[in-house]
Amino acid sequence: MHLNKSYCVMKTIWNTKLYLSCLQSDSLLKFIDIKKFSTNCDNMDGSGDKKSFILSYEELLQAQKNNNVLIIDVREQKEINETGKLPGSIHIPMGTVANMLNLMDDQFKKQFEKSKPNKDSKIILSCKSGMRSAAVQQELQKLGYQNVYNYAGGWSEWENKQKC
Ligand SMILES: O=S(=O)([O-])[S-]
Repeated sequence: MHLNKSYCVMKTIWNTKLYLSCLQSDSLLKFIDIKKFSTNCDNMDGSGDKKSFILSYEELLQAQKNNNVLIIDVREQKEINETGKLPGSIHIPMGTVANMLNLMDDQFKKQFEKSKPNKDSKIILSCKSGMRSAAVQQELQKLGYQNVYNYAGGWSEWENKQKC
């Protein structure tokens, strides 16, 4: 499926109840190419090179050791109850990420025990399989966050890698 068509699907179902139930369906996941849907930007680092905003498992492992990086698990509470959140992450369900980033610095710190990111901070988003995190990535980029990455493998990849 081509990017434009995928994007239409996301737009159509964005912010509706159908959105989450559709995204949980394997058929839709097969239908949408997450890597195409995630954002890559030209020249975002000023070097003229294409910069990828898709994060690999290996890069995630590095980021988990870095206190300056904010990792947000955007899955729903029910999913977190079942699996626990991604290690090193804070949990903010996808529908409330933008609102939480609007909290005052001290409120954010109190609630999440992490410093609130600014527009240049490195933020990594993760969900189950990369779709919802890609949608939140686009939302935050539109709000001016310059350094937002999608861990496209999500919890599914993380869990599988832990078994190896
Ligand atoms: O949205 S999802 O990739 O977590 S199923």
